Amino acid sequence: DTGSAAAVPIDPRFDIAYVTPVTIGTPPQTLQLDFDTGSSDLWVFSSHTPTSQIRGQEIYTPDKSTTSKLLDGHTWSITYGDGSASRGNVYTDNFTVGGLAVASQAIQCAQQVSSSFTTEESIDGLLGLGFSTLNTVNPASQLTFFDNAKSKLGSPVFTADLKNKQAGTYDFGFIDKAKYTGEITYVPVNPDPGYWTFTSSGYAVGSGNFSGSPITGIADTGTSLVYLPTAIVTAYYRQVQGATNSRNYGGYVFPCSATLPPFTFGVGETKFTIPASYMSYAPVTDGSSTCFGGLQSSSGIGVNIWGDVALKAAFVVFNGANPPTLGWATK
Ligand SMILES: CC[C@H](C)[C@H](NC(=O)[C@H](C)NC(=O)[C@@H](CCSC)NC[C@@H](N)Cc1ccccc1)C(=O)O
Repeated sequence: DTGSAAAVPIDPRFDIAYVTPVTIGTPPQTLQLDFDTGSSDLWVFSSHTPTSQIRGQEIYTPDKSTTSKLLDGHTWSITYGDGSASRGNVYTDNFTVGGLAVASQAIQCAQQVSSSFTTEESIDGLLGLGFSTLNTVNPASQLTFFDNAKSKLGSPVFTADLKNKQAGTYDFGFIDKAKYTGEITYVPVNPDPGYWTFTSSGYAVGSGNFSGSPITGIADTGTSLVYLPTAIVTAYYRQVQGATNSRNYGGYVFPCSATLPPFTFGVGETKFTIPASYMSYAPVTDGSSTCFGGLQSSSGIGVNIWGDVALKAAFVVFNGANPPTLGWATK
């Protein structure tokens, strides 16, 4: 089997996050989920979520599904790097993504979500595509959709073709040659503790020389920006007129009219260039002429993160074989 579904930016102006339609239950209930390779819980806004915490999101109602089953006594609770969090109970039900079906997928129903999820009305939940070891369900952790689907897939892979300010695609079970150019460069993945962790071969700022120092980090479709070591980030913003590291906004900002250099990162022998236009993320507040950078320091996180700003510049193969690898191609 295979599956293919759109990854749609939740805001037409800035690529904050992407959502993908999924169906849950019988008859099918359609929700838009944020596919997130940086976590491994599949959780949804639901009939168990307090209405005071719902603002326009679609919800999953297990009682309306003839195939839903309560996973008795199981609970979950997750926290994310940006401080957001959610928790709740667990059902299993039929689940499909782009025509690919899993019969009894663990669906984590939110009984509590933090405010940033409530205010993000375009995201009805998250679909974790990290390794199942990261799943937070207690007393028995649950498998991700990808792990449940793997045995049905021609090839144990999924690919991310995220795009700048337009819809891209997540494919499951096959690699679409029409989506990339040249060869795919595969690099090793360390699946411990559960992220798609790989090592980049270095970076360059604009037309500057390539610095071949290895950078270990995670490929995270659920994070908007790129977070790298401070030395790299300061080298980048030294090339941006008027850039400052703002305590007020929590990162590097600059005049939206500034000329930005592109940013190049290496994977093996291949080099990927993030265009300058991707390096300006969004105005700090609506209508402001001060913009927040797409590249920020990872010093506060402790992990380097290759988020959407970088992933949009490539076609990425998440190879779930044993051992797992990450494939990167230009497009
Ligand atoms: C503070 C929490 C730390 C980061 C850690 N949690 C994690 O690593 C979780 C699984 N992953 C995440 O917090 C990050 C990766 C952080 S690298 C340590 N990825 C998922 C995140 N972007 C999902 C998201 C999407 C939209 C809105 C908000 C959040 C933990 O539980 O210990």
